[in-house]
Parts: sequence; C-alpha cells; structure tokens
Amino acid sequence: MQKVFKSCYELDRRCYERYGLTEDILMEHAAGGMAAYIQEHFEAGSSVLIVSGVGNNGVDGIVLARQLHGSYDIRLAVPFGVKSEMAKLQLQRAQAAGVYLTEEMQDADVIVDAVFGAGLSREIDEKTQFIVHRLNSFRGHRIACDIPTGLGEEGRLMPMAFKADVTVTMGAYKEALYLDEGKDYVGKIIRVDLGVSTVQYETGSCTFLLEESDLKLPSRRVETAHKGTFGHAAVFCGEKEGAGIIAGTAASRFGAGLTTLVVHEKISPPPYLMHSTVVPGTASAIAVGMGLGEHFEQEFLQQYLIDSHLPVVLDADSFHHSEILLILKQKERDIVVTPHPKEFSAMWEHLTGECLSVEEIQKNRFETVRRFNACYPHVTLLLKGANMLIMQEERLYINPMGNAKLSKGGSGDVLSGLIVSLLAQGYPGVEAAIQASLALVLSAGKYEGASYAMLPTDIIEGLPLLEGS
Ligand SMILES: NC(=O)C1=CN([C@@H]2O[C@H](COP(=O)(O)OP(=O)(O)OC[C@H]3O[C@@H](n4cnc5c(N)ncnc54)[C@H](O)[C@@H]3O)[C@@H](O)[C@H]2O)[C@@H](O)CC1
Ligand SMILES: Nc1ncnc2c1ncn2[C@@H]1O[C@H](COP(=O)(O)OP(=O)(O)O)[C@@H](O)[C@H]1O
Repeated sequence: MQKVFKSCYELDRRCYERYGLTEDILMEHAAGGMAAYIQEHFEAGSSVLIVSGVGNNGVDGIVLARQLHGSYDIRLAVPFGVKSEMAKLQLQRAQAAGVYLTEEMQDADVIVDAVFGAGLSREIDEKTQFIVHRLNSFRGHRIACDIPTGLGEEGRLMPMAFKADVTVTMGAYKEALYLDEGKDYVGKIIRVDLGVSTVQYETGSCTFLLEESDLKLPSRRVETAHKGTFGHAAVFCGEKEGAGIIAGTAASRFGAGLTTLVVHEKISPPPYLMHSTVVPGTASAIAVGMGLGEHFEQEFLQQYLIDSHLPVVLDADSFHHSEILLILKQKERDIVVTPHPKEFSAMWEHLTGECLSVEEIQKNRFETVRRFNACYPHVTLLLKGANMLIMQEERLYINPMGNAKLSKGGSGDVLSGLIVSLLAQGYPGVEAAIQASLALVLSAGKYEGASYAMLPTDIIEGLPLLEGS
C-alpha cells in the first residue's frame, strides 16, 4: 500500500527546508528517474524526442536531454521558449554539453512529454493542443513527465491530454493520476525518488494506493475448523435471481462456511447453495440489492434486513429504496455500500435531496466519496469505476488494478458476493471491501481469454488461483 497526495508542492518545499536540497537537485533526480527508465528499456543510440514547456516540468525535460545526450540521439524542443532563471540555467548546461534545440517535432523511438506537469491550472491553449495531438499521432513509446500534459490538478481532461504509455511521476503518487477520466492517458505509473527516500520525502496521508501485495486471502489453517467457523452468508435473491445466484456462488467460493439464498419463492439454486424463505438464524452477514426488484414485502425487509444487527452489503436496487437506505443511519452496524456512479447519484438524492449527475460524480470522484464520508463516516463506501475508491472513517483507498474485462453485467454481483463472504467470516466492513475489490480485479486479471469474453463465472473460477500467486 502506498501513500497518495493531492499535491507534492508541500513535500518538495519540505525537502528544501528540512534537508537543504535545492530545486536543481530535485530536478536532477526527476530527470534521472526518466533516464533510468529509458536506459533500461531502449538501446543506446535510440532517438528520443523531448518536448519541454515553460514550467518546472519543462525544466525536468531539459535536464533529461543533458543526461542522455551522447548515449542517445536527443531532439529537444522548447516550443514556448524558456522563462524562469532555472530553465535558462539548465538550458545553458544542456547546450554546453552539446544538446541542440530542434524546431521540428518528428516521431522518435521515445517521446517524452514535459510540456505541463502538476501545475496545469486551466485548459491548454490551441498551440499546446496541436502539439499534444501531434505527439499522440507518433508511434514511439510515450513517456509523460510527472503527469501527462492536459490532465489538470484534479486529474480532469483540460480538454485533451497526452496519451502516455508510461507516466514517470516525481516524488509521490498524486490523486490526479487516479481519476477515472485519466485512466486511458496515464498508462503504467512509475514513481521516482527525488534525492531522499520515499520515507523521508513523504508526510502523513489518509489516502492510499492498493497494490497486489495487499491481498490477504481467507485461510483455513486450523485443522479442527468446521463450516461454522467461517460464517454464514445470507444473500437476498430477488426478481432477477441470476444476480443473487452469482453473488451467492462468489460468497461460497471465497470461503463462507455456509451460504443461503434468501428467496421469495422456491427456485432451483446450484446444489452447493442452500435456500430459505427467511434469513437463517445462524446467518452472520447479509447481502441485498443485486436483482432485488420489488419481490419482498416491506414487512419482510423490515424484520430481516432493516431491524437486523448483522453486517450488511447494500448494492444495486438498494440504492433506489428509501427504507433500505435507512440502514445507513445505524451507527453500530458494519455497513458496506457498493454503488456505481449512477447508483450513487440515486442514493445521494434519496439521502440528501441533492441531484448529482453521473458526469459530476465522475469529474469529482474523490470529492464525492469524501462528501459521503463526511455524512456517514461509519459506513464503508466503495464507489465502482475504472479505479474503485473505498472510504471509511477518513481513510480513502484507491484500487487502480481493474480493467475493461470487468465491464459486463454480473461483475458487481461477484463483488457483492465476495464482500458478504468476508463480512460473514468476521472481517470489518472496510477490510472486506478492500480485500474483495482486490480479489475481483486480480482474479479478472488471471482470465486468459479475449478481453470481451469474460463472464462473472470466470471471475469466480479465478478465485482459487489467487492462492500462491
Ligand atoms: N521544485 C519543484 O517544483 C519541482 C518540480 N518538478 C517538476 O515540475 C512540475 C511542477 O512545476 P510547475 O509548478 O512549474 O508546473 P508546470 O511545469 O506544469 O507549469 C505550470 C506553469 O504553467 C502555467 N499554466 C498552468 N496552466 C496553464 C495553461 N493552461 N496554459 C498556459 N500556462 C499554464 C502556470 O501558471 C505555471 O506557471 C512537476 O510536475 C514536476 O515535473 C520536479 O522537477 C521536482 C522539483
Ligand atoms: N473499465 C473498467 N475498469 C476497471 N473496472 C471496471 C471497469 N468496468 C467495470 N469495472 C468494475 O466491475 C464492477 C462492475 O459492477 P456493476 O456495474 O455494479 O456490475 P453489475 O451490477 O452488472 O454486476 C465494478 O467493481 C467496477 O469497478
């Protein structure tokens, strides 16, 4: 798990004040990080086009040109000239080392975008857009310095951006790299240190980036265990019974000792799942909402769901149901809600009367989860999307490892099943949401078929492969 920051300016300033480092030392390391990447992946002599802008991001590009010149065929372009004293000094140094400026931007083996970095505060002008379009049309390997040009301070497109294969980000991970809008632009994200180790550079943060190594699978190491040791998941199975069956199957596969589908009428569930017309007395967690529809009477929901003390995951149709949403007020209960942006919009309107469009939510995903958290800090919110955001009690976790294979009906039902399974096994809500989100994306990552072909059952079948991987 890595820390994530809204901005690195404070962290840079701390480096100057606390460690006596200077701007050009930091720049030397920023450029050194990009140089190391290029040296590792491209043979000496490869052509490298570096396009530098007027801010410090541009200066990093100029320093990179000096560092690589001699070993690589460097073409440095400064289409807006150099303004700051530091930029002039670094350009002098680069030119003294033999770097020539080029006016023409031609395709190269490596394209480095150092036009704008973290300081982009307004939409890029026509000339910059033209440059970015041109760079995006090249076939070379594209590297963004710190953050692709065109992604603003909040990670929004301003209005278009450099499409990086790799973003070499300076010092620390930034939130702006993880808004869904930018996911197709940032590529693989690599962080480099700026002259002191990460531990020295970073301060505290309540925002975290989840990594594969954070996955902790449920285990069965106690030989005397029995099915009762691993909890009993009760999954409401409503009008669209397939959704409940998928969730129940995922719950069982992820280790719940028992899984019962709570049904209104008799259905024919798979043999490893039980079914019942009430929530069993031994249930230890509930999942509700997937394919729920209008199947259950209010009285039933009141008795078995709303008045229950059991940990609960609310998904899908729950977000359109004002009585079910009353559960969110229950401060003593472990509650996980898993809306996608449209469902979040419906839930938020029910809870606050405020209409937020899906577009507004997507443009402000971090702010949106923080606003929800300010009202319901005890509830674990998992906002679905290309980068899932999970938040409870002021701590926000980003899971960036999903991909478009998951964009298919039923993936969310699997997720609810994984969460209820862990809740049933005694995990606290936030831990259940984190681990389930990791298992979902990592299991999907193991699917080897075509990107369009994955079924929810394939995700479930990938779960056993997570152990030992
Ligand atoms: N000491 C530092 O600040 C360090 C900075 N580093 C690099 O410098 C970057 C940050 O530097 P800056 O703050 O100079 O940011 P940028 O290099 O992104 O440039 C921002 C500058 O452009 C202007 N600007 C913002 N939006 C604009 C727009 N749409 N059109 C025209 N001008 C616009 C701003 O007023 C500001 O002067 C980082 O991303 C990182 O790459 C690293 O070298 C490490 C050290
Ligand atoms: N492009 C994508 N990249 C990463 N994850 C995705 C993508 N599309 C969907 N997902 C994930 O797949 C799941 C889909 O959930 P949801 O839309 O509720 O599906 P359903 O309700 O049909 O089962 C969520 O966890 C979401 O984050």
